[in-house]
Amino acid sequence: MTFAWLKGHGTENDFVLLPDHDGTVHGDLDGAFVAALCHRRRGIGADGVLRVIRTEALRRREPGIDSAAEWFMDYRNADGSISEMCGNGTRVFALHLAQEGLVDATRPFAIGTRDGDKPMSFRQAQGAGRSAQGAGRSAQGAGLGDAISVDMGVPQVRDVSKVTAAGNTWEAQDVRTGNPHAVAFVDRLDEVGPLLTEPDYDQAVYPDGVNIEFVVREGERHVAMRVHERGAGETRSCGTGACAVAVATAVADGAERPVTYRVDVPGGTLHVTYDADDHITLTGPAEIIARGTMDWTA
Ligand SMILES: N[C@@H](CCC[C@H](N)C(=O)O)C(=O)O
Repeated sequence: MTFAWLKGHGTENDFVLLPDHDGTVHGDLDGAFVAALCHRRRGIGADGVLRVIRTEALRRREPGIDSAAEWFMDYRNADGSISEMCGNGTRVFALHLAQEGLVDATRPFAIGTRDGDKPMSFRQAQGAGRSAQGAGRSAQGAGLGDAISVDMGVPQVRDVSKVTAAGNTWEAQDVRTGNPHAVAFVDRLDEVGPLLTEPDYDQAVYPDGVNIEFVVREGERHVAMRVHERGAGETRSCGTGACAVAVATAVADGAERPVTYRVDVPGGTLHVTYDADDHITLTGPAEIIARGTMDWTA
């Protein structure tokens, strides 16, 4: 099989994009194939795969798909598992659609996901929100990737459970931002160790696994985090995770809304606004860095 691919990232949360507009190239998108593509030494290497497919084409394979959007982000983790949602993935996906002329970036549009349709918008870079990699991007896409926002919908704030890493145990706030998160406030980000293995968590609370964020406060409305992602291990960024962190911090602060938090991740900076109407908006840069074709023999 020969197929086209692209590589992109949002604050270094990196993805292989697989254009498969009518769903005829990758069929059911086999998990072992996804894991092989994402392998850092034997494959292209990525935290996940974004299949670019028309919603009506995916619905022929998955009749339960509920979306009014033209384009659907069929997201897979690096281990081949499906997740409902990927915040950074939506921003990379939107940039790809705009760069390829598949959407009109000057008009509102939404991307279909397994967590519902996500409205996207392209913004002017906002000083503090712009990471170092933003500077070189205007040559490629007239600054289109400098600051891409996604309305992530309404988070659910649940109970507190415990997570354990490097021999330490912390309380962790359960926040659902389309997918499950456990947010633990720590004194220093290095006290959680290298996160080579998944931290322990309460499997009764998270029967389908969990993304775990460790957070420190950096200043007023400013935090920094590390994340161990379900299905991918420690990554350089996580958009749904940054949103969960901002929500948990706003709850801990008793913050009046709307409130915006700057969330530093190892791969850059994201901004998350928690609005008075309960919606959260994630903003940050995205970039498409490579493309090619691959001959694949199973
Ligand atoms: N990196 C993503 C989240 C990807 C899915 C996650 N690993 C899960 O299994 O829920 C993001 O930017 O949100």
